[in-house]
Amino acid sequence: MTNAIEVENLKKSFHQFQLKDVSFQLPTGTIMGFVGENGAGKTTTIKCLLNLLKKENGEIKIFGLDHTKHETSIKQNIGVVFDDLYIPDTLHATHINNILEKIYDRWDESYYVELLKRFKIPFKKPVKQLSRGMKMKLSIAIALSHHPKLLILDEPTSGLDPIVRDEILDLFMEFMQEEENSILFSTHITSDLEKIADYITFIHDGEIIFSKNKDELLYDYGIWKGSMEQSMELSEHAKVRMRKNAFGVEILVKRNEVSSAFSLDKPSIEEIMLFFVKGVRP
Ligand SMILES: Nc1ncnc2c1ncn2[C@@H]1O[C@H](COP(=O)(O)OP(=O)(O)OP(=O)(O)O)[C@@H](O)[C@H]1O
Repeated sequence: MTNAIEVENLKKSFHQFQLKDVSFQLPTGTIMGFVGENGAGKTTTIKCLLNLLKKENGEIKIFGLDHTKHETSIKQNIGVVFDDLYIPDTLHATHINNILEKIYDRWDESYYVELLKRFKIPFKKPVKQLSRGMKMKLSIAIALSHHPKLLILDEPTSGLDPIVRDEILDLFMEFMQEEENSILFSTHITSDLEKIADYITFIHDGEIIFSKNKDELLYDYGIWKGSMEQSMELSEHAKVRMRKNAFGVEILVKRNEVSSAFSLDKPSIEEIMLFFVKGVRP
């Protein structure tokens, strides 16, 4: 299987923050959810991928090519959505078409118009008069209209109501009908990922905690609940993270290290994240 994105030992430092040897691969034809709390390093990683920030160390390949040496050709094949629309707010959708058709070799005006109509985005309203949801949809229409092979989305559904979010997720699923297409999707809304992601990469304080197939991830872990005393019966190898609550303890365990005599709850992606961020090593 080829990879749409390969990141190897990526380093980037700011005054009080570092990306520490970030490594992950996004297989072609799949959707990866990139999750982590505020300030974990998601946007910094994405900006390094796009060479909007200069990396200090490491290797980044997109479509198997070095991301700086082949930046121009790579960018013809990437659609990017940030959580805000970074275009002058006096422009309207038609102006944007006139600009982007000169930039992208494969800009498809009729597809852009189709998406604007589908999303009910007015053609002649300046960007500053659009609601947040409309701006986001416009941003997604822009990202898709040159028929990219890779979408890089930084919080594309944040601040949107569930109906708009659902429409947008549907559009991403449509995009994935092409076998060669891939998506890297950073979000706080992990329920969106439960619906559409194939892989989950979790970053915490600049470090990748795991990058795994979603189904394996949800299968590999279980949540055990009981008293501290009862928890002594679990194998030490099984225990990953522990959280105390008013009734006792909750332990994130490796399912294959726990005897079937114990009953385990199925975790959500959000619960797994919370265990890694807030839990302690038992
Ligand atoms: N240009 C910069 N100069 C200094 N520090 C920065 C800069 N950009 C980001 N940071 C810091 O790097 C850390 C990671 O920020 P980043 O935006 O990558 O996080 P994030 O995971 O995308 O968070 P959020 O979910 O809130 O968008 C934060 O502590 C942030 O303050």
